[in-house]
Amino acid sequence: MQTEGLVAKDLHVFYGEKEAIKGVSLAFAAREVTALIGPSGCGKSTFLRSLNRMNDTIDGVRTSGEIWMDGENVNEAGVDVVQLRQKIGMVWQRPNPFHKSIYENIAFGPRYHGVRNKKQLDEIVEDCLRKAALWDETKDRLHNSALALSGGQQQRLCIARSIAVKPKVILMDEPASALDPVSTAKVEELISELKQDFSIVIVTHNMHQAARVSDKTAFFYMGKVVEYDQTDKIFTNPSEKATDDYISGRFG
Ligand SMILES: Nc1ncnc2c1ncn2[C@@H]1O[C@H](COP(=O)(O)OP(=O)(O)OP(=O)(O)O)[C@@H](O)[C@H]1O
Repeated sequence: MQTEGLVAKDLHVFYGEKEAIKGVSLAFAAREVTALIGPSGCGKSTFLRSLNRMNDTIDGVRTSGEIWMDGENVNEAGVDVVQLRQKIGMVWQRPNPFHKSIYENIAFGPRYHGVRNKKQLDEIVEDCLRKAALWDETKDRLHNSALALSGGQQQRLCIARSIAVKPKVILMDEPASALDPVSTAKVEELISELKQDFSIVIVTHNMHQAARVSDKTAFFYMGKVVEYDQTDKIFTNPSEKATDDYISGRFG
């Protein structure tokens, strides 16, 4: 299996005695969207959070196996998790903008990583807001609070914030599940645009969404990947009965 890009090899994750991820190996290519689907509690979010070590913040979590990001095993001691999360960004289910202005939400990351020049920061803010299809709606109120934006706008701002530090991969945990249908469509459109520059891994319960936005799909069940394939194949002609049952709504 490759070690370029983002790759998980035989990953196991335990919460205390409970094994939530039972030996998952998956690789995520650049400029591709991978959907992680499966019934509630099968380990999708646990797996996603492992990829940039967000599980480190949960008490009692133990991980074994390897996760490679551009040739570095991110599970090794001594890995700088701030640098890691710069390479592998995250967008959560509920929009969580900082309690700061729209401008500062985007500028915070680049400034933290050393960009001090105001003109450069201005350019980054504009570029990221344009990429997140939010520039026209916000250009006249960049210094207003991000919390005054609608939920859908806040989520696009969080996506803009995640790309401001130039990640290679963006992890998204049900990024549209708290949004109305119009905002959901905008986020889906955005995902299709962003995949030209990034690798995207998205957890979703919405089968239509997985089918619309992703190139590859992994079906998780009870901590394992039961089937991984081209999204078209998974949704039209899955190899495994469990996958077929799940996508046809027979369980989950
Ligand atoms: N912080 C935690 N402490 C203990 N157990 C946990 C924790 N988080 C998740 N689990 C358990 O790990 C298993 C996988 O949970 P996880 O949230 O990863 O599944 P999921 O597929 O993302 O579920 P959902 O679709 O409902 O979000 C479940 O049995 C869950 O109860």
